[in-house]
Amino acid sequence: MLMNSPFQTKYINTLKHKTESNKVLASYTKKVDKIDPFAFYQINRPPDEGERFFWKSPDDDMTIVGVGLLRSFSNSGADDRFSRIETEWNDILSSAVIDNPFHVPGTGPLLFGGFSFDPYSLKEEKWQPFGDALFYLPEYMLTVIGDDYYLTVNLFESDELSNQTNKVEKTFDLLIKNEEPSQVPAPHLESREELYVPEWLDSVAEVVNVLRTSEIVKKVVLSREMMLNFSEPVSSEYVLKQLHTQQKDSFIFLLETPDGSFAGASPERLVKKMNDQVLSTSLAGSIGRSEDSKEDRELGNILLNDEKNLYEHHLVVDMIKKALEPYCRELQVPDDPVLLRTPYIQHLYTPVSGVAKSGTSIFHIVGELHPTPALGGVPTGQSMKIIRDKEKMDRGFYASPIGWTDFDGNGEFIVAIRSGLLKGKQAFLYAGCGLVADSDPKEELKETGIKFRPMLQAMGGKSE
Ligand SMILES: C=C(O[C@H]1C=CC=C(C(=O)O)[C@@H]1O)C(=O)O
Ligand SMILES: [Mg+2]
Repeated sequence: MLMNSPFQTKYINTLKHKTESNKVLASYTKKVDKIDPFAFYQINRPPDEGERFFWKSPDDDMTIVGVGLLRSFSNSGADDRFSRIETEWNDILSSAVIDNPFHVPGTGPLLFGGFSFDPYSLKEEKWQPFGDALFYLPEYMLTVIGDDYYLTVNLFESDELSNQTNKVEKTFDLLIKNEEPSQVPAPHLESREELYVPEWLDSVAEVVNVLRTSEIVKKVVLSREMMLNFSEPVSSEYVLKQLHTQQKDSFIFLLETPDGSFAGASPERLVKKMNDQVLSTSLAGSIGRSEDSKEDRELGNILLNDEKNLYEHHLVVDMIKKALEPYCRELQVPDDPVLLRTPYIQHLYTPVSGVAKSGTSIFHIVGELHPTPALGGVPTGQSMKIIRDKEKMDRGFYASPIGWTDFDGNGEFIVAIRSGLLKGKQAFLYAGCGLVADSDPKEELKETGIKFRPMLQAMGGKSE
């Protein structure tokens, strides 16, 4: 039934406009009655896989769902990838006609997407659709903030404005049909394999040795990969729904391409910018959880007082502070971290907030912050070289900035950890850990094992 939604015809008809980048953007935003975000995501499913996205911040603060692709922004290359996306976006906005009386962050024309972790790393075929930057300007977008629902329709202006207005009104009518989300069957997991574990343990030992002897390198985050095989292609809708139900305290994200989807449930914000208010967070240092609440609290206390984890964490706070200083006034950094708990793991957490100096965009901040030592290391340059040398894999979008920015320059980016690439009958999950001189390879293996669990559970895998 859903396969024949009227949107499908429209989607096919509008595909031909996708590459017409020199046209004027027209964007209309309207407040609507309640729409289930999943139903919106599902009903507007393109014929095969398409270019949808889904974003939800913790505690249902904000949900943004984009369907249909008006234009994608992509590039491959190195350090200017942040500013290249920003320039292209600003070009489109400079001539855009925007009808949005609300000016609520996350409504109106908005770009959703992300960057690869490391443009200089070796490239694997499976990440090819994502490149080093991939952003979508959707045709249709639902934004949910509390009890308020906003629909945005974006299109490139045609010569006949009256036709266009009709088209927009009809589209709103089509989109606001409120349907219940349909059930998607669970995928059947045939096998799973943690890749190159003995080699990874050797690499960890080697890196720890460097950290013990080097005067310069203080921290390196090494990650590893798990491969899952299913008996049929995995539905990104299924995984999304599971993550949404199971990981309430995390950011849920999904970026779909015609050749694979990247999804996850990350507890780690890179930066949020609302007007000139900037919030970044340091999340690093980890310990497991216990079903027994007393034991769980004890574990939390151990973490709050553990020197190895405090050092691992402190290096991240320090870097974020230094990176934000040139761009922000009134930086506030608490002296000590607090705990942030998700279902399987607890972390040390320190918020870093400030007021952006004028002319500072969210892309500047993302470019300055990425990679923080929660994903890369200290110092950045050397640790990235060690990661390239020791991991010998393409992280793709894992551990990279993913998020949104709207036409007013507000936005939020997280680091895409607790994540995986869904590709046909396979999925590739990633998990990393911050190594410092005091790290024990076996403990780090265990920690990464816990970090696979949110994705594993969402994909029907047993997570011991
Ligand atoms: C790199 C990951 O986690 C980072 C974020 C929080 C805690 C971390 C840690 O304690 O090692 C990592 O720095 C991951 O989940 O893949
Ligand atoms: Mg750690």
